Amino acid sequence: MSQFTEYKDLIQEGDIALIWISRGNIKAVTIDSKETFNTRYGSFQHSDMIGKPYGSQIAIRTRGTGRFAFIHVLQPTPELWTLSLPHRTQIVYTPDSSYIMQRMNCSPHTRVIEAGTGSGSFSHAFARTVQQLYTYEFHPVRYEQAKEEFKKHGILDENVIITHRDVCEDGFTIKPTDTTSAQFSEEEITSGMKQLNATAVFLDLPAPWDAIHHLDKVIATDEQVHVCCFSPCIEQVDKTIESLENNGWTQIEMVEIQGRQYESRRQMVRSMEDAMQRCRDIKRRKKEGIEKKQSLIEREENNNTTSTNTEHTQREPFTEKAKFNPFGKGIRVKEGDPGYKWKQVTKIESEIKSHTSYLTFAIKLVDKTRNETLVQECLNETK
Ligand SMILES: C[S@@+](CC[C@H](N)C(=O)[O-])C[C@H]1O[C@@H](n2cnc3c(N)ncnc32)[C@H](O)[C@@H]1O
Repeated sequence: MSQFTEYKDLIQEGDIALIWISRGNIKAVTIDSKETFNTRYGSFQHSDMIGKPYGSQIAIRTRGTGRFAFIHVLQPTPELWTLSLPHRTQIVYTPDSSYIMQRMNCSPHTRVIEAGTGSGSFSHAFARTVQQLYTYEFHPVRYEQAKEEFKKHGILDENVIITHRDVCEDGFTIKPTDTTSAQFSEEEITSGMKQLNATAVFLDLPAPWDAIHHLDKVIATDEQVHVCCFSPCIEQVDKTIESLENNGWTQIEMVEIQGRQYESRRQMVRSMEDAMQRCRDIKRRKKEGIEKKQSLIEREENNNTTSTNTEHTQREPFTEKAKFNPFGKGIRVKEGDPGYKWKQVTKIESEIKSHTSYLTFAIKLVDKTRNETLVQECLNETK
C-alpha cells in the first residue's frame, strides 16, 4: 500500500510523514521512534508523533525562551509532495496538474504516458488517479533518483513503470532489454514488448514535436486518446501544433492557467481624525527627538555622565506605545477586534506556485469504425 494513494488514520513507525513547519517549509521524514526531528526552534521526538492521528500538532517548549513551538505531522499527498519535493528540474504545480488531469478525463481506467519524469511531481498526482503510468526520463541520474523515490513511496510496485529513454530518438515502446522498472509476462516476452494501450499522454519536454510521431505505436486504437504538451514558449506551441496536425491529432486547443489564491480578510476602517492624530503624533515625536538629541549633546559637553538614568526615567515616554495608533506603531490589534470598525477585503497571495506554461491539448481516435452490436445494445437500453 502506498501512503501517497491511500489514507490512513494514525502515524506509525516506518511511515513517510510530511512535517509542516511553515507555509514554505515542509519536510519529508521517515518515522523512527529512535529519531528526533530538529528545527531551529528545538527538537521533536518521533516517538511523540507515533500513535497520534495524521494532522496532529506536536508542541514543545523552545530552548531559552520557554515559549511553545509546534509542527504539524501530515499524511503525504501528491499536492503536499509537490510543495516539499527535492527539485531536480522545473516541476508541474497543482493548479496545472489538476486542470490537465480533468481535461484528459483521467480516471482509474486511464493508462498514461508521461515524458520526462523530471522531479516526479506530476508522476505522484497521476499515480494516485490513473490505472497505469508509464513515465520516461533520459537523464541517467534523474532516472535512478526518480526510480528510488517511487520505490520508497510505494508507487513503483503499484501502478508506475519508469523507463530510461530518450523518447524523441527512440519512442515509447518498452522491451525486455530496456533499462526499465517494468516486469514482463511470458506473453510480453514472446511478443518482445509491453502492450501500453495508452489513453492519455503528457509531454513536458523541450521538443515534444520530435516525440509525437512515435505515439501511434503505443496509444489505444479503440478509444479516444488525449494528449497535453506543456511548453513555456509560444514558439514551442507553434511547432507542437504543426506536429500534432501532421500526425492526425484533432480538436487542438491551447490554454494557459493563471492560478490565483484569493484570501478573505478584514481591514480596519480608518477615519480622517485618525490620520490627523497620526500627523500630530509624528510632529510631536519629531520635536521631542530633536530636544532629546539637543539635551544629549549638551550633557556630553558638560561631561555630566551621572544623571543619565534618573533623567531618563523622569522624561515623558518618547512614544506612546501603549496607545493604539491605526497608522503606525502601537499596540497590536487582532484582526476583527470588536472595539474597532472593519471592512471585508480580498487579498491575492503574492507568491503563486504555478509556473505556468502553455498547455496544448488534442485528441485522437485511431479506429473510427462503429461497433454496431454495442450501438444496438445502447439503443435498446434507451427504448
Ligand atoms: C521539466 S522536467 C519535467 C518535470 C516533471 N513534469 C515534474 O512535474 O516533475 C523535463 C524532464 O524531461 C527530461 N527530458 C528532456 N528531453 C527528454 C527526452 N527526449 N526523453 C526523455 N526525457 C527527456 C529532462 O531530463 C527533464 O528531467
